[in-house]
Amino acid sequence: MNRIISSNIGYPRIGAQREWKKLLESFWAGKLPEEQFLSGLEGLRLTHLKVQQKKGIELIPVGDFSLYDHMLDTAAMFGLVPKRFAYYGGPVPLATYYAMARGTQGAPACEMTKWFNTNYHYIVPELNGLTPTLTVNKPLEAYREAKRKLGIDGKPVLIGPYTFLKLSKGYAPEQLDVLIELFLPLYKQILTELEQEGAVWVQIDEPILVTSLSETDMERIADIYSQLHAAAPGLKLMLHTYFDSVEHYERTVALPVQGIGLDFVHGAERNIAALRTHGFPADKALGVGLIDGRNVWLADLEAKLQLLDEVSALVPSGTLIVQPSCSLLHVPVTTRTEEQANAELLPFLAFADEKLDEVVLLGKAAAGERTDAVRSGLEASARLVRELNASPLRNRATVRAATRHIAGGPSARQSPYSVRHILQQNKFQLPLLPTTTIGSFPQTPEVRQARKRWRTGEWNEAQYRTFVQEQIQAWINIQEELGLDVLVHGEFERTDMVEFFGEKLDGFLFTRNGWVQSYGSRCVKPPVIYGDVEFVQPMTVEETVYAQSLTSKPVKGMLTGPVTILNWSFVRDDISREQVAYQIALALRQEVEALENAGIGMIQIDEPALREGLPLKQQDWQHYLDWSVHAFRLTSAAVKDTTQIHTHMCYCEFHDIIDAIRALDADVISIETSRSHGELMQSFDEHTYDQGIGLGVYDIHSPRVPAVDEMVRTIERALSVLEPELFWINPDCGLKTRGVEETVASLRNMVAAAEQFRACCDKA
Ligand SMILES: Nc1nc2c(c(=O)[nH]1)N[C@@H](CNc1ccc(C(=O)N[C@@H](CCC(=O)N[C@@H](CCC(=O)N[C@@H](CCC(=O)O)C(=O)O)C(=O)O)C(=O)O)cc1)CN2
Ligand code: MET
Ligand SMILES: [Zn+2]
Repeated sequence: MNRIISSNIGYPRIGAQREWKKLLESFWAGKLPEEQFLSGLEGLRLTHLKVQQKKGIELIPVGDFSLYDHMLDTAAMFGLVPKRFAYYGGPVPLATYYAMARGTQGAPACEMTKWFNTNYHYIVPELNGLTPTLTVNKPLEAYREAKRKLGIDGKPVLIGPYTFLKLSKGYAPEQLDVLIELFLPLYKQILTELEQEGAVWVQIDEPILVTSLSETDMERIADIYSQLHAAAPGLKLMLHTYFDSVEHYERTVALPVQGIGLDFVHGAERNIAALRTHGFPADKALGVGLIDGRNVWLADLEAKLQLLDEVSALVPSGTLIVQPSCSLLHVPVTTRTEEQANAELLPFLAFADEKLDEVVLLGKAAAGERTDAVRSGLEASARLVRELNASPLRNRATVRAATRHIAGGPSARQSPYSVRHILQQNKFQLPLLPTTTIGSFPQTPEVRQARKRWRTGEWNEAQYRTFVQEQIQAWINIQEELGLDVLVHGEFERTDMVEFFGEKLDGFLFTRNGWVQSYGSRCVKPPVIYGDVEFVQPMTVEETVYAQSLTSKPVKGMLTGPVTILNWSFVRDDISREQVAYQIALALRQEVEALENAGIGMIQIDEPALREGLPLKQQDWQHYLDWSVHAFRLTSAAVKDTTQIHTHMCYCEFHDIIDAIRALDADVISIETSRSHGELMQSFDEHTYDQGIGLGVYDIHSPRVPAVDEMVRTIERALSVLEPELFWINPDCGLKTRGVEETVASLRNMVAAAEQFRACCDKA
């Protein structure tokens, strides 16, 4: 008989009412003194621990809370502060920590990128020859706090050295071994101090183990862990993996640690197959990630228990730790606040708190407990999941037939890009290096308040519409005055680029309070795709046509692409993601047609999440890229040659998917180049990319106003690689998070930078 323990891997930090976000933003705005800010955060942190304690979770993670981001915390703990932030050792001051995250007028922020295949963004550590030191033992502090204040013997959490180094930048691959030697003593010290303090389990996250690693990588990892184990032999090290199956199962489970955490939801088949083939070492605990930490559906606990029994039979006498598949950072906090909004679907949903209840119930059931509560909990979950899958909303014959029809049909533009390019240039007569923006303009408190008034009934539909039109008008004027070449309406009517479409399409449900952290204090409320997706009526035509009526310059229509809507929603898991993507593509294709019929000549279809959906293992890439490119083309390809299709991607590594980017066959793609300083232009060069490229010449995630010179340098770098005729000039993403003044000032500088270039190109 196995010993069963219930555990959690990480708890959302934002708070059930986004208290965390509000504290951070008031502090940044200077409205909250530091002391109150820190005590507010402490209150929240302890509340979260108490919730887990009360639910009966045995291994409660500590140290997963953050002041911004867990990668940034780790970098700060090691004193890895880039030179530009003027740091001289010791614990990193709060102001420096936030300067790294957000930038200051004098020092641009650190780069930010996607955490594996999630919509969570971390701050990329910059090593650049810095020597790491242990400025503070953060897991130890967290452990002490939980013990002293709540009597919780917590499980300190830290990011493992290999994942940390692999996700950092500012070093050459051949320096990795030297770096490991620099970091190992620090990790050893952290662990030794935890051991002395009396910690039992320590969770070391190494999600890098689910990506495609080489033999050399595995040798390094084996060496790292034998050293860490030797440094603190009394600690139980729980090496955690998540988001997919481990790539080198045998070598991973042989590592000298006391526990291995595997994902039994994402990559479950491969992990189970490996377990079946190779068994599991008798001297280790197995962390069984059974409850989906990436989605919001209630689990079928009978089925989960069956899987656990199967696993149990393969791990005859060890300890099984029942837990979510990954940190619950990626799901909202609780469904309790949804009671009024979603009565019908509520029984089928489980957010973080409800998932922890599932973990505890499953743990009890696995330990053989069969009280009435356990029995009815198991039965009810299985029954509800069956009920949901059978619901008519999930099975609309018309949608299924239309999707089949269109997905099998043609998805190519009428003419190749070379032909379209000439036709479009004749039509639009744009200057060299045309300037534009990515779509959204500042969502000011005024805009958000207006929407709130309308939602709560204080304003009627007409009042809200008038308000949105006034915003559009004001910003068309601003754009004309700035001298931008292609204008946008500004997206004032949208809460979020995905949620907005979700609300207008059939098959989606939206939550009232289902917030998830995206980066820093910024949160998203992913819609829930519960049924077959269907177009109802035009979603963007009215605002776009209105904007176009106010100007003689082209106004670019603005849609979110099918793959991004898919990747940024919580998606039903009873049919394939590919099928859902085609359903969304079919619906959006009708929107594209509606825009074109209404006389809109440029349409941008954003796909910022295409890259993040890329599977973590190379062997799975092609299939994903094939269907996601197909979905994009189903959406975009039916237009006339003279209609210009734009797309936009941000904050990701493009190198891996450059062929897919080309295969999208968009006329213009705008990409981020500011925080990564043009590194990625190289990829475009190597692949002789010859379609339009919008250069994201400044970082919109930072409040600082970039100087003309800075942007000129970014443009120069790109132009040294590819022909000037290919380029457009734009910010690296939408401007919704920015203030009005800084936006206007930045855009003015951007237009000036483009003009400076045009003048010198004309001379040449
Ligand atoms: N889904 C998604 N993922 C994405 C992006 C994106 O745009 N969307 N962009 C990239 C970067 N991520 C981002 C994520 C969030 C935000 C962002 O601005 N989020 C807003 C929330 C947006 C929103 O839904 N706002 C609601 C307002 C919700 C609200 O707080 N309302 C107040 C009232 C209004 C107020 O006082 O502010 C209330 O209910 O009390 C609206 O506009 O209507 C925030 O955290 O502040 C920006 C970028 C990558 N991933
Ligand atoms: N059109 C969108 C915007 O400007 C694109 C954002 S990509 C995260 O906000
Ligand atoms: Zn973007």
